[in-house]
Amino acid sequence: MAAIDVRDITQRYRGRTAVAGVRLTVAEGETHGLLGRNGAGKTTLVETVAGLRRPSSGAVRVLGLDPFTDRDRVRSVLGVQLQSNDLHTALTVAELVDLFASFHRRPADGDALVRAVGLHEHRRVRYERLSGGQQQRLSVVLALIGSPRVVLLDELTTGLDPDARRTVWRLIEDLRADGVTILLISHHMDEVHRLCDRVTVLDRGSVVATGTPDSLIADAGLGGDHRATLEDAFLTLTERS
Ligand SMILES: Nc1ncnc2c1ncn2[C@@H]1O[C@H](COP(=O)(O)OP(=O)(O)OP(=O)(O)O)[C@@H](O)[C@H]1O
Repeated sequence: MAAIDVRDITQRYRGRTAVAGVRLTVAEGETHGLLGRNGAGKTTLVETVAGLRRPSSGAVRVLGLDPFTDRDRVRSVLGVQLQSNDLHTALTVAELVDLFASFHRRPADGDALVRAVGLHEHRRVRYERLSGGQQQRLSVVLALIGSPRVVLLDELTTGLDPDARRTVWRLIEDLRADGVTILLISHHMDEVHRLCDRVTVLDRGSVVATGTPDSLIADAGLGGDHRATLEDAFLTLTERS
């Protein structure tokens, strides 16, 4: 059984098609990158996988469950980190971690996660007083606090300094080593090449390529150029004529 099975999803916003007939499967334990230009439909797709949007047509399964109709069971296996966090709150880092942990039957070790993203010294700081990058790091902790088997991460390292980026990468590598399935949206091609087993490229709501990072480089006709990067392949696959 695939950990994430997206079957011909179409998503429309008031008549405008944001995602058009997308198929995507992510195997258990796989780290899968989702690439696409701004507005390609990545967040819409991830929100649909998270059960936050009902697809206009098609179906989604997460470990065999429908995330829209089976929310409670999906919540116990799925961790979600979205681009926008609207936690305008006076709660501290430690209080938020404890609060989110209380939503789960088998929470992870919150202290260890806070330490892993380098927020330990900020445990007593209110969320609203954290910098943007620190808030972002906390959102990763909150996505992982339920010990999820499947994790959706939307631009998790955007806004992080280079050191914090590497810290979060190590966390992702640890999750991967533990067999957690990860769907990772990113505009950072170095990050995707390093972390992902396979990649799907979306363009204007449709899948234009799926494969390993190296196979995408080869399929873009750049295999003969040993300096060609995933970014070169991405630009070739999504170029506008
Ligand atoms: N709530 C909404 N109502 C109407 N249109 C929307 C809504 N959310 C997104 N869209 C449109 O759907 C399309 C896909 O948007 P989406 O946010 O999924 O793209 P994205 O690939 O995540 O982009 P980015 O890289 O900028 O985050 C865009 O044309 C966007 O304008």
